[in-house]
Amino acid sequence: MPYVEKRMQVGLFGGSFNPPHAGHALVAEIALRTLALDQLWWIVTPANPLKAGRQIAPLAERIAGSEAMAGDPRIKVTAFEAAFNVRYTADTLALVRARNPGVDFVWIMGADNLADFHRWQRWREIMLTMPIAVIDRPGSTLSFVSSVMARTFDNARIPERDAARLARMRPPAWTFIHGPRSSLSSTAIRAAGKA
Ligand SMILES: Nc1ncnc2c1ncn2[C@@H]1O[C@H](COP(=O)(O)OP(=O)(O)OP(=O)(O)O)[C@@H](O)[C@H]1O
Ligand SMILES: O=C(O)c1ccc[n+]([C@@H]2O[C@H](COP(=O)([O-])O)[C@@H](O)[C@H]2O)c1
Repeated sequence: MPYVEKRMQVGLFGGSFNPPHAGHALVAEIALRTLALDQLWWIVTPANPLKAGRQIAPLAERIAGSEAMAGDPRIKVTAFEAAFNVRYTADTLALVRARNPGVDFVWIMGADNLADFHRWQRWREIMLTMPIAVIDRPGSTLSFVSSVMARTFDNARIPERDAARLARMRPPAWTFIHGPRSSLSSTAIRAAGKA
């Protein structure tokens, strides 16, 4: 796990990164700026529990690709979930919180994950553990009104203009961040590689 100091604002950006692409780098850049982060942990997951059974490149390859893609010294590429043998984000967040008291974390994900979020293991617990920033993504813009999470936690949604304070807010708290969008996806890159 990367080194952090108390009172830092740290974003947690988990993903399969199979492979990483410029859309991920854009999300990281938007998050660093709008959430006023001191660090962003780019967490390469062993495997998304909802994508079980799919072919995935080796972790070392996805880490190396992520390091090449992450162009800001505040971005720390890590794959600690594998070392700690955690698979579910609820467990990842509990672990991170327990090992880093006094640090303000925020979970970062693209809008496509907001649409599916209610299918994640113990998703309500995640909402009560850490603030969440959802970054707009082509095709999923309306998930901020239509998703189960957005409807269930409508009262916990804060205005985008307050995003810089999100990491210090008491959960549940989340926001939807608009900005420059990228239509890149790992699926499209994998498909192009096979063509
Ligand atoms: N173009 C994008 N715009 C906004 N968020 C993105 C974009 N691409 C990926 N993300 C977000 O980055 C995180 C990691 O995504 P992931 O590694 O699954 O990439 P992906 O392109 O969605 O992959 P796949 O096509 O294999 O599902 C997720 O939170 C996802 O929502
Ligand atoms: O915990 C879960 O049930 C869960 C279900 C789906 C996705 N996640 C996490 O969400 C992050 C984004 O996954 P992905 O595949 O969209 O890049 C990554 O850290 C996954 O481990 C977690």
